[in-house]
Amino acid sequence: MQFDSAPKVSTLNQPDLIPISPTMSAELEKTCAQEKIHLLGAVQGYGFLMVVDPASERIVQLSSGMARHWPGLPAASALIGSRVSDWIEGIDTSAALTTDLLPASHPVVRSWRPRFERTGSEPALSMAASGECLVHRSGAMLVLEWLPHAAATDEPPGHPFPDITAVIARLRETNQLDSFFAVCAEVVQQVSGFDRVMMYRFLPDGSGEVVAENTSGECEARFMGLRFPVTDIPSQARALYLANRLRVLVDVEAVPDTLVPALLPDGGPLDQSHCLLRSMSEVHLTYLRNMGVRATLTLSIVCDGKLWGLIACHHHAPKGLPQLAREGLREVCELIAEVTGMRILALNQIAALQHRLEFIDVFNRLRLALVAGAQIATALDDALPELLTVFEATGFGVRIGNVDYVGGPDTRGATAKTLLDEVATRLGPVLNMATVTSRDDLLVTEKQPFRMSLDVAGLMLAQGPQQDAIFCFLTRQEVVRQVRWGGDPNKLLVSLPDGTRRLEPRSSFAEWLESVQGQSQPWQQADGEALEELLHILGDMNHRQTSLVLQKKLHWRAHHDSLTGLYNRRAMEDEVSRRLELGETNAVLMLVDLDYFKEINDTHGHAAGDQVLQQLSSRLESVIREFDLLSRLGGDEFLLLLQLQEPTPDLAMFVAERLHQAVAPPFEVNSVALDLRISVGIAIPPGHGNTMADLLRRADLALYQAKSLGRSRSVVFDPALESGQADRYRGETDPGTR
Ligand SMILES: Nc1nc2c(ncn2[C@@H]2O[C@H](COP(=O)(O)OP(=O)(O)OP(=O)(O)O)[C@@H](O)[C@H]2O)c(=O)[nH]1
Repeated sequence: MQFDSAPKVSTLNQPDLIPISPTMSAELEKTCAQEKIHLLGAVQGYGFLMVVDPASERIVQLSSGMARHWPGLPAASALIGSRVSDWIEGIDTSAALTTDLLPASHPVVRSWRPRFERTGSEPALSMAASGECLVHRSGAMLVLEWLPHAAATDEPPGHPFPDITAVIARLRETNQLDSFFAVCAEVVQQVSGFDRVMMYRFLPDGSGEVVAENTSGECEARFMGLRFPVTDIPSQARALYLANRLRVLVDVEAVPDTLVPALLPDGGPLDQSHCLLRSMSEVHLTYLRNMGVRATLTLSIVCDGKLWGLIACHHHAPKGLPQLAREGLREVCELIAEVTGMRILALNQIAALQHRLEFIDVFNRLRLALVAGAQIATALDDALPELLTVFEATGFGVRIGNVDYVGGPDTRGATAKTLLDEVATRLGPVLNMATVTSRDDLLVTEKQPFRMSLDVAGLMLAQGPQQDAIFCFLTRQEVVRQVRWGGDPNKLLVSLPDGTRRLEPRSSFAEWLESVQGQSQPWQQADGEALEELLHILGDMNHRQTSLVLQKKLHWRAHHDSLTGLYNRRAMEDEVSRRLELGETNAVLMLVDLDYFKEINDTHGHAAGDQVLQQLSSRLESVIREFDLLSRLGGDEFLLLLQLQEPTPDLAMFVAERLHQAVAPPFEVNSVALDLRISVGIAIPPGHGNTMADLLRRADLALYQAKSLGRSRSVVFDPALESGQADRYRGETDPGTR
C-alpha cells in the first residue's frame, strides 16, 4: 500500500552525546514529563483533520497536508472561516454539529465526505473518497478526522475479521495470570497482524516490565521479562493513555503535518488527547527508531480505573489503523483491552483473596488461643512461624499495654525493650486512625538502620489510633536482585544545534543487567492491611484480658476479707442462705471469737494482732473440709458452716473441740509466743432456725453464753438462752466482759 502522496522522511542529526549525572537526569526527566504531548499540533500525514466551531459552523483549523488528499484544494486560508457545509457533504443538517450528542471520551464514525466537485478533483483517486470520517469533541470545538481505508501498510487487503467469541473464550480459558498474559499477547498478535505484541505492566515505581511477548514470522522475541525505566513512558503520557485507550502511529519516519493556523481562535492550542491522527513527540519517535520499529498500535489496559499496563504492538514497516477501522477491528482491539483489564482485575482479586484467606487462617488460630486465655506472648510464640511465613517476614515485634514481644531471626541479639524502643522512634504522629508505614530500602538510605540483624532492609510499622501507645512491626532482610533492563536505563544528554540540551532515548535495547542492593522484597498493600488487623486483634485481646483480670480482682475484693483472704460477711451470708434455700440443712453454724484479743492489740500492737488473726484463720482452715465454709465476719469473729451427715449437738461439740485443739498451741508473733483461746457459739438447723439471720442470732447467743461461762469453751444454742439475755448481751459496752 502507498500513501496518496509520499510523505517526507525525517533525517536525524548526529548529536553529541554527553553522559549525565543522576541529579541532572532527574531534572531533565522532569522537564521531559512536562512536555505537552497532547498539544503538539502535529498530525500524522496519512490522513487529515479539520476543526470546526459548532457555534458558527465555520472551519477554524486544518492539517497542513490536507491538499495531498484533496487535489485542487485552494490554500488553507481560503477554507479557514468558511462554512463547513460548503466543503463537506452530509453535514448540512442542523443537528449534525450538535456537540452534546458526542461523547467526550472517544471519536464516533460519521458518513461525512469532502465535496470533491468544488475543486474538480477526482474522488476515485483519493483515499478520502472511501475513507472514514471520525468526529469527536475537543473543548468547545469539533474535530473531524479523515482516515484512509488502506494506507501505509504492507499487509494485503482483507485482513480476516476475528471470531470475537473465540477470542474472548481463549482469554477466559486460563486462571493463572502469567499464562493469561501469554494468551493475550498471542490473541492480539493474530488479530492485529503486528510483528511483535508485548504485554507491558507498570510497577509501583512507574517502571514497566514486559510480562508477555508474541511475535510473528522471522521476528524474534527479545523483550520478555525485561524492565523499562519510568522515563520511557513519562507521567503525562500515562495520563493520556488512561484518557485515550487506543493509539496508532502509522509510520515513525513520516514527518508529521502541522495545524494551520497553529492556534484556535481563542488563542489556545488544540487539545489532541482523543485525535487518532495525533503524532508523537520527537523523543518518542527517536526511541521507536532506535528500537527498530516503524509502526505502533498501543492499547491501554485499565484495571479499577487505573492504568495497569499496555498492550504494545510493533511492526517493522508502516502499518495503520485504517484497515482496522473499516473492518471494525479497532473496536475488537479495544474490546480485547477492556476484557483483558477486567480479567486481570478478577485474577488479581482471586490471588488477593487467596492470600487474604491465609492471613485470616493464621489470625483466627491466634485469636482462638487468646480467647482461650493464653498470654499474648505465649500465643505469639506459638503463632510466630506461621505469621512470619504469611507475611514473608523475618522479624516481628509488638508493644501493647505492658507486653513487649519480639520474635524471628532479625530480632536476635537485643532485648525486646531495646528493639521496640528503637522502632518506637520511627512512629509517626498520633492520629484518629491506625496508620501503617513501610520502607523497603533501609540499607540504601541508612547505614545501619537497626541494632537487630544487619541485613534488615525492609520495615513495616503499624501504630494504633489516638493515645494508645501500641504498635507492631515486621522486618524483611535484604534481597539482592538482578533486574534485566531493556537497554541501559541511564539516559544521555544531547547537545542540540541551538545550544539547548535534551535527553536522548538510548540507542540499544539489548539486555542490561543491574544488581539492586540494599532493598527487601517490596511490601504490598495487603501486607499493610493485614498488619493493621493483627494490631487490632492484639490490642482488643489485650484490652479484654486486662479488663477480665481487673474484673476478677474487683469480684474477689467484694467477696473476701483482705486480711485473711477468707470469705467476708456478705459472701458468707449469701452462700449460707443459698445452701439453706436449697434445703441443705445437714450442717452446723459455729461462731468463733478470740478470747481477750483486745489485750493482744493493746500489748503487742495492731500489726501483731493482724498476724494473730491470719494465723488463726489458717488454723481454723486446717480443721474444716473442702465443702465447709469459713469466713471472717469482722474483728476477731469468724463464722463457720460445717457440713455434717447427722448434725447433732454432740457431734457439733466434738467438731468444735477440734477447733479448740487447733488453737491451743502457742501463736508465734514477732518471736513472742502467745497463748490464745477461743469461744464458740453453735446453732444447728433446722431446729435453731432455717435462715441465716436466725441461725446467726442464735449462734451469737450461744457464744455469749460461752463467754459468760468463762470463755475457752463451746456452747450449743438452747431456747432458754432466748429470754432477754440477748438484749443484755447487745447492750454490753465492755468487750472484756463478754
Ligand atoms: N489487729 C486487729 N484488731 C482488730 C481488727 N478488727 C478488730 N480488732 C480489734 O479486735 C478486738 C476485738 O475485741 P473483742 O472481741 O470485742 O473483745 P476481746 O478482747 O476479744 O474480748 P472477748 O471477746 O470478750 O474475749 C478489738 O480491740 C478491735 O479493735 C483487725 O482487723 N485487726
